[in-house]
Amino acid sequence: SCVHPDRPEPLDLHLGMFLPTLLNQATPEQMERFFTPAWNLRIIGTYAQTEMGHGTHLRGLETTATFDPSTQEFVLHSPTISSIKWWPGGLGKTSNHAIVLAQLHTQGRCHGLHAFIVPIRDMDTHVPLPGVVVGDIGPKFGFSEVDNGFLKLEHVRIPLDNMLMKFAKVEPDGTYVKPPSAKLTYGMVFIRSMIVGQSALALAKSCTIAIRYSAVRHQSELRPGEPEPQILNYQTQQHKLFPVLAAAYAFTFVGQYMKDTYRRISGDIHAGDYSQLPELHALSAGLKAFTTWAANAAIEVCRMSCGGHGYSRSSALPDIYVEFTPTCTYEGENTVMMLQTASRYLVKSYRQASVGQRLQGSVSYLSEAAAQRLRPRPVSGGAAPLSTQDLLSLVHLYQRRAASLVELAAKSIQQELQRGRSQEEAWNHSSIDLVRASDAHCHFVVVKLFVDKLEQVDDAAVKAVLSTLALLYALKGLADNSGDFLQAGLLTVPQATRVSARIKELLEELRPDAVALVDAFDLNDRKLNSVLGRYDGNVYEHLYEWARQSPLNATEVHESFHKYLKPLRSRL
Ligand SMILES: CC/C=C\C/C=C\C/C=C\C/C=C\CCC(=O)SCCNC(=O)CCNC(=O)[C@H](O)C(C)(C)COP(=O)(O)OP(=O)(O)OC[C@H]1O[C@@H](n2cnc3c(N)ncnc32)[C@H](O)[C@@H]1OP(=O)(O)O
Ligand SMILES: Cc1cc2nc3c(=O)[nH]c(=O)nc-3n(C[C@H](O)[C@H](O)[C@H](O)COP(=O)(O)OP(=O)(O)OC[C@H]3O[C@@H](n4cnc5c(N)ncnc54)[C@H](O)[C@@H]3O)c2cc1C
Repeated sequence: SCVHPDRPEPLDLHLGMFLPTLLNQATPEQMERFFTPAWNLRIIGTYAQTEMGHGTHLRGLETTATFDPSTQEFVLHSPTISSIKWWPGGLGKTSNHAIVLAQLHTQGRCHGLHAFIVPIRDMDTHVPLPGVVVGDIGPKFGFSEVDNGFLKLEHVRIPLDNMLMKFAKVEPDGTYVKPPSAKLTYGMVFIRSMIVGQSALALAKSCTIAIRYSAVRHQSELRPGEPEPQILNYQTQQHKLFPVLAAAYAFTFVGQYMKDTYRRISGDIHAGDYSQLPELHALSAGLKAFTTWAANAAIEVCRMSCGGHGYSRSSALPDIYVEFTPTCTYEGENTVMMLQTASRYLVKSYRQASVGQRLQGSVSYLSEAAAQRLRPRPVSGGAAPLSTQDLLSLVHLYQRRAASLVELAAKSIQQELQRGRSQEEAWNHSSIDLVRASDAHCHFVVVKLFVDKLEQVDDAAVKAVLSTLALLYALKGLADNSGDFLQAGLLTVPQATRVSARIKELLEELRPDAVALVDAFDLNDRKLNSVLGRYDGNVYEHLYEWARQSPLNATEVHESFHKYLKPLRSRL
């Protein structure tokens, strides 16, 4: 990032996971011994959890850490080919230490996954240490700046005090001391929370480039005989880009909320109050999946809306996509994260609400829904009147859609059980519904946070344009998921038609402010690194200059002419 901010780099894992994991899981003595040199880059670390055979299924990880009381050491070992650590960023050639997640064995018993600090390269020569086989996993879809690596441990010995022991402990005689909560060793909540903000940034960059370019690009004929219009005047171009713009603002507010929530709850956890950890886990897992899936798709919409030049690396959009898309996989594969939110939080909360429990936090609406189910249904049974102007009523609509889909998933599990399936099979045969429920829950959270944020805006003009964006975000989501709302009896076909009409009006309303709204992200040209997204709009001259700099243009006649073309001609 010294060359260009935001590009992935080999130190990302050191900064983004190695240091935070020490902060969360090291004892004061370990902080002294490891954090200080790591802060000064004497120690450079990575977070080695995933193995060739397992990434999602943590309980299936095979690397072992066996305590040897006779020498007061742990023996770290990769017992199978599938147990080789695979993927950790900066592992291949950069790191000299790794936080290795391994199954802890002591006194003949396995106590599950724990974190161990393992030196892997000599601090001076950087040569791999005895018993350590380490290297790069080879070229990837992107992330070419990062040496994602493999690590094979052959009975490597580390001191007892290299196990991160803030929560769980192993005594010198090998006695295992349980952590106050088994969930504390999972980690990853910090990065998942931060990734929500990364989704917002990726969206802001992409729509800034696409909307600015759409304001300078003139193409085709809108009215015969008139000059070619800005492509931003085409309704289809607005329909592609303005919902992305709205989502960029929505996710910016959600990213701030996620950061604040992480900070608040991790403070409680450090003070010994673990009660909010389930909400933090569910929220960070769900919102990480929801926002990265949405942003991933939206970056491609922005690229394709720029035509051929969008496919050029000069636009920066291919690089934004290639660098962003692994967020749907790493830090918890998105489907699995959505299932976590549904199975470990939403269905559990639904069942608590169904027996009258008053729920708090982001699922409090499930208590309202449970109470609603006990009240007699209105005879009409039809959808409530729909306002395409009133944001609070739209928040309520999203809330009811989420409640309906959580209930549908919970009932599916019940029906599968009644068919005689086992618990595990019943859950697996309901997992499509579970993912839909999580998606709807997260969508409600995003819409609600967007509308809540408007209450904090004092400037009338800013509040008006943000309200238009919030309306567009909510109505576009309603249109895109109209099946859910129709199925839940929350929308009628005439209402869906009105929603589409209102969306068109909002696109027109936003057109005059579109460029100002992306300028407001205040992403300078260096950060955007995009010829199409230049603040001065001077695209064509800089596109030509950018092409002229291409290495292929270093010579007028490329050597390939003499090496291949000319000899080929002579043989024909
Ligand atoms: C500023 C930084 C921003 C970015 C730029 C900088 C740097 C970038 C840095 C990093 C990004 C680059 C690389 C990515 C690094 C990685 O990918 S690290 C590896 C990531 N891997 C995963 O996330 C693994 C995913 N799998 C899992 O988490 C688990 O396998 C599972 C949760 C899916 C299932 O595990 P199980 O043990 O089976 O658990 P369970 O039975 O489902 O649940 C048991 C109870 O535990 C609770 N729980 C589960 N996970 C957590 C958690 N993380 N935190 C808290 N609680 C958790 C769960 O809710 C259950 O609770 P109950 O009360 O219901 O029992
Ligand atoms: C660029 C990049 C950087 C990475 N950096 C690191 C790092 O620094 N440190 C580290 O430890 N790891 C890292 N990883 C690994 C990453 O965390 C894993 O790839 C991720 O956790 C997914 O696990 P997996 O690859 O085993 O996929 P799998 O879990 O095998 O997923 C494959 C498919 O199976 C499905 N699936 C799996 N389990 C279930 C289930 N229970 N229910 C339903 N469907 C399921 C998934 O939805 C997915 O469609 C990185 C990965 C990438 C791409």
